[in-house]
Amino acid sequence: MRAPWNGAARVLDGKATAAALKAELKERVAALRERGVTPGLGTVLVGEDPGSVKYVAGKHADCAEVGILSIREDLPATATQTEVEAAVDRLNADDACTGYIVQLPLPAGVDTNAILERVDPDKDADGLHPTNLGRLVLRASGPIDSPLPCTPRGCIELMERHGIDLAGRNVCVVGRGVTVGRSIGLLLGRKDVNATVDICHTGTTDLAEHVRRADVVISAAGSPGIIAPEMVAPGAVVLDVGVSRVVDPATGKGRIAGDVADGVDEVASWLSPNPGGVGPMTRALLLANVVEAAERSR
Ligand SMILES: Nc1nc2c(c(=O)[nH]1)N[C@@H](CN(C=O)c1ccc(C(=O)N[C@@H](CCC(=O)O)C(=O)O)cc1)CN2
Repeated sequence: MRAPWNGAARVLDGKATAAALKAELKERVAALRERGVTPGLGTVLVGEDPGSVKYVAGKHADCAEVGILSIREDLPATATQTEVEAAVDRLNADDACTGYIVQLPLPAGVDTNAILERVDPDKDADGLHPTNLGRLVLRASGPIDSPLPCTPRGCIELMERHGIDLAGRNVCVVGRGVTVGRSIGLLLGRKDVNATVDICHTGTTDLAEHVRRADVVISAAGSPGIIAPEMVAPGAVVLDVGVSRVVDPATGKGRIAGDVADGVDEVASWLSPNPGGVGPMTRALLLANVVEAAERSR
């Protein structure tokens, strides 16, 4: 069951969609501030990984745009487990911080799961705390009064705001990372979305066969070019979430590469650009988590 298709894919414009969502959130923040509630987003950034530094900077730029306070905990790459835990404890205790994220990936040697579980679930702006993910496991329908994983929610919001109905659709997710692949099925399988989800990963024997069956492909593998045109069913919707840093042989310079290979735009009915697709939605839905938590608290 696919939308009528006549060649070139339409663009799932994440920049414009995120801008519209941020404009809505700016009004909601102003209303909160009028009632004496000032949302504050904290970030824990460990090390100087260029992508992480850029993403955290973007998150704080977004906060300034909508009126959310920024609180930063920046630690050196040499930070010990104890030092990272102490940063988490400071944000847990800081009343000005109404929600925060620990920027991933953390350096090797830091126990990521222990850090994520140390976050106060009521301040979990990423929606990745086991308590909040567990609430999604328990509830397949009805209102959700806890934060949702930003990128999965951003993928769904991006498609729905472009008029794509996911009910009854076969969705193939590529990648099993904590920020997308391991949690997106909890949202897609909810009764208010009603998609059927196939999670593929490095252990999948015939990835092309899984992708070819899908009406919607969401690739968050972090594997440049893993989604080739011949794998995609004509008229399918494709979201390119993967971000890999590669060195361009022609220039010797580093650049971001997505999971979707050239040519998929000639097969798909919709395609999210990368950059300019799911990334800005991830940031916008992070802000939504912070605002919604503040609205629940008032
Ligand atoms: N704690 C978390 N860490 C990470 C997450 C997450 O959801 N929570 N997701 C990814 C990276 N990510 C969020 O931090 C992220 C990826 C991309 C973008 C983005 O805005 N991309 C822009 C381009 C940015 C640029 O290169 O200038 C785009 O696609 O247009 C934001 C956030 C891993 N870590």
